[in-house]
Amino acid sequence: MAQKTWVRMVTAQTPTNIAVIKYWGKRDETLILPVNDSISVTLDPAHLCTITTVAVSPSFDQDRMWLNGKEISLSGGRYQNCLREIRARACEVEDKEKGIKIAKNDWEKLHVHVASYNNFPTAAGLASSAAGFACLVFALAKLMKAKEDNSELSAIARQGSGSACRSLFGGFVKWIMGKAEDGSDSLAVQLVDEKHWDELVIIIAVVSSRQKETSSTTGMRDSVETSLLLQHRAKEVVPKRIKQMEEAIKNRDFGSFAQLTCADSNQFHAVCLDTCPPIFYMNDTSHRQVKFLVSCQCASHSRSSSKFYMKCDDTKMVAYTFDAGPNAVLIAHNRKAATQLLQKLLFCFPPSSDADLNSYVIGDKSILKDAGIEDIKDVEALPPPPEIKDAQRCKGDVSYFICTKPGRGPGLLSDESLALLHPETGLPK
Ligand SMILES: Nc1ncnc2c1ncn2[C@@H]1O[C@H](COP(=O)(O)OP(=O)(O)OP(=O)(O)O)[C@@H](O)[C@H]1O
Ligand SMILES: C[C@@](O)(CCOP(=O)(O)OP(=O)(O)O)CC(=O)O
Repeated sequence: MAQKTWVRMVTAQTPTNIAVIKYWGKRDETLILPVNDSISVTLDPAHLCTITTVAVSPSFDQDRMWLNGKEISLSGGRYQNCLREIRARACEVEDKEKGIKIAKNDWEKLHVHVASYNNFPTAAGLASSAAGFACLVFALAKLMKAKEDNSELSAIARQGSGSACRSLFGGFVKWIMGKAEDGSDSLAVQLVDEKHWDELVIIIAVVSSRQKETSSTTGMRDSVETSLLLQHRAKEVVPKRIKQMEEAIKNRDFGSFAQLTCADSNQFHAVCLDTCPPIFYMNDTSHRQVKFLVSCQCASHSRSSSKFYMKCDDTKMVAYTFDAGPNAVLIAHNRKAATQLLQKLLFCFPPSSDADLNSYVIGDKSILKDAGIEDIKDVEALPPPPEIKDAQRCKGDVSYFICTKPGRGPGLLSDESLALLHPETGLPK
């Protein structure tokens, strides 16, 4: 190593993802190997993302990390596994201008500093661990000039948090569960990029941004140990659904996509109820939202022989999915459908009296404009959705809405002003 004074830094931005076919259950707790394949859509990092700066310097005397401005411990197994796996793949780095020369073997002796920021609530069921671990692994790989491609990196991010492996790509992503005992074939692949189905609009109703009671890790461990439904789901249901979902995505078949997405979310929450003790991630507001969506899209109910049929209007269909929390993630098939959906949502779930619209609908605000809504008065003047009989207004049930769309995978931020660590000290700015 040339001198003792330099700091080498890399800053990356990584999206979060929402599963449309859920991962729930591990067959190996340490390596984080799942009991079934899963498929997710990556959310636009312009609206929901993690930014992570990683730095290395001979002046650092230990690995340190700051998350959302607070120092956290890196001693946990998940962080240690990611750091170890990336260090094992580090390559020689030379920057003549800064007088930096790091040989492959030097990486084992050098320490790193990590600062990370989530622009959305952490540990509230919005997959912060997914964006967080994907960003950590991606940024470290770039810092250490690792040659692995994003699929190979996904197998490392997986050891931080299972769902993180799917955040290494944009668009629609499949996590292949794999068969190998060492987990080497349990990795993410991109099904299609974000341009393939770019008319989709995603609206997230953030019902509660408080930290949840049962973490995904604990919840799925309990489900694996006690739920028979989980075993049936992993063996019989998901393999068929994965194939159908891949077809629906490939053909941009929104009807099938929505039906599969809603069914899989419902089954995941049924598994949670089938767990001992039962886990309740959805709350009353979540249930009201499902009822609201079903009423909006199902024009009429009719009985035929002993079966009960619901005739759903394809053009009004909205896919819903709930992760390990009460927040609804709604996917509309195009802008027009999303505009109508937002109008109806704002009628049924208006902000509490003191809220301002600017902080009630965040992300891509242009959908509000399309809906002809400029201020709170416009929300108050919205007509009741014609499909819903005696529609109730549940004021204050939703904290805020995020409007977004399918987005791209991780990227490097070259603008040094966006770095979270100081370029000379390597400490948080
Ligand atoms: N930016 C980040 N960088 C590294 N680790 C992070 C980051 N953000 C969150 N984490 C880790 O993820 C943990 C939160 O994960 P958890 O699964 O409880 O919640 P979540 O990912 O927000 O929700 P869910 O996965 O259920 O949708 C944090 O305690 C922290 O260890
Ligand atoms: C409901 C889910 O969001 C579960 C995510 O679980 P995590 O990936 O957070 O769990 P660990 O692997 O234990 O870190 C479904 C999904 O994202 O597929």
